[in-house]
Amino acid sequence: MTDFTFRPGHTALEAVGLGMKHRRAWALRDCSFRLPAGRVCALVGPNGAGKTTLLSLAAGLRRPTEGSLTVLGRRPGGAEVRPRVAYLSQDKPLYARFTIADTLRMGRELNPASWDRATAERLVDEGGLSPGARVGDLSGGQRTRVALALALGKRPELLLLDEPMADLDPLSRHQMTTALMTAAAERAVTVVMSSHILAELDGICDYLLLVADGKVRLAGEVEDLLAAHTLLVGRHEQPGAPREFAAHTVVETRRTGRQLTALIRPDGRPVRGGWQASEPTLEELLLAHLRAPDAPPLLTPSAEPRVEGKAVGASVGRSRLGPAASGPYGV
Ligand SMILES: Nc1ncnc2c1ncn2[C@@H]1O[C@H](COP(=O)(O)OP(=O)(O)OP(=O)(O)O)[C@@H](O)[C@H]1O
Repeated sequence: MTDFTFRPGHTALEAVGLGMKHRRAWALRDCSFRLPAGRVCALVGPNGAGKTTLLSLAAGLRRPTEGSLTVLGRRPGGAEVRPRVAYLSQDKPLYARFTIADTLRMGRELNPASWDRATAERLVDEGGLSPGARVGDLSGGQRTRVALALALGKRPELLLLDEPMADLDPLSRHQMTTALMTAAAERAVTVVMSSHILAELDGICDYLLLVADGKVRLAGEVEDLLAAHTLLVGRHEQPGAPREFAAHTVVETRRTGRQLTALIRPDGRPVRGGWQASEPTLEELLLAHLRAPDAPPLLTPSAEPRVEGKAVGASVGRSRLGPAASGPYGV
């Protein structure tokens, strides 16, 4: 994991009671979380969960209907913060009539103080793209590569990526992942990356934000969220959940014949009975929470919003993390 990128005390994103209404329907409601700077954060959730809405609020393209969102401690989209943030939307808007060289020149002219020409040109070059090619003639994946080159060339402090890898081939994904990890490791860039491909996030992201139905369900360090859960497998033939689960928070139970598989948050005591217990993988954790949208939310201490250096307290369910997960979190 990329823990060496963590910058204690700095906050990349902080939402308190954040809500956003599109016409009459709420896309996000009562969202509170904090993303410490220097993290590589996976933004996960089902279709329509509110991921794009959250990213566009962070990019300053929309205004919240209620609550607040700060980006690098400031108002999103403000003059002070705009040069420090790069946003790559799902449709990757670029000028179709520009060549790739024109596009990178525009990146340099818009970001004269920070432009990283070598990184931008290397990303284009790795894709075998000719600088003279017109953007309008590129494939979807090739346009994504140019858009990512533009975003990384800006040398942002915060990179907001909405499904950046969706149309990339496996080699391009690998190259883009390497470029993102290098930026995170060398310059402590905070990355927020939405994706539906859970395997793609494992090993890249050290922080997780799971939203469903416009609400934050899980937020915090991947390691700590995994450690807070236990996957139990055992034989159980009676209807309903086993009695010995009652002392714990049950996220989800599933039955296959006589076998029961459960994801729980243990309350500290070991679970009685002959259950085979293991820590879930990231995919198991996410799938269980996606299947059980009504499970109680969990924020690790570093993900709880703070006001003037103090934890606000859980606007969503207070975490029940064990000693391994309650170490020295950011200020
Ligand atoms: N411009 C809009 N006008 C009206 N409703 C909208 C608009 N944009 C989004 N919504 C609604 O807001 C909710 C959240 O949408 P959003 O695009 O943020 O979800 P998402 O998590 O990014 O979904 P996906 O994974 O499918 O990209 C959805 O119910 C969607 O229908």
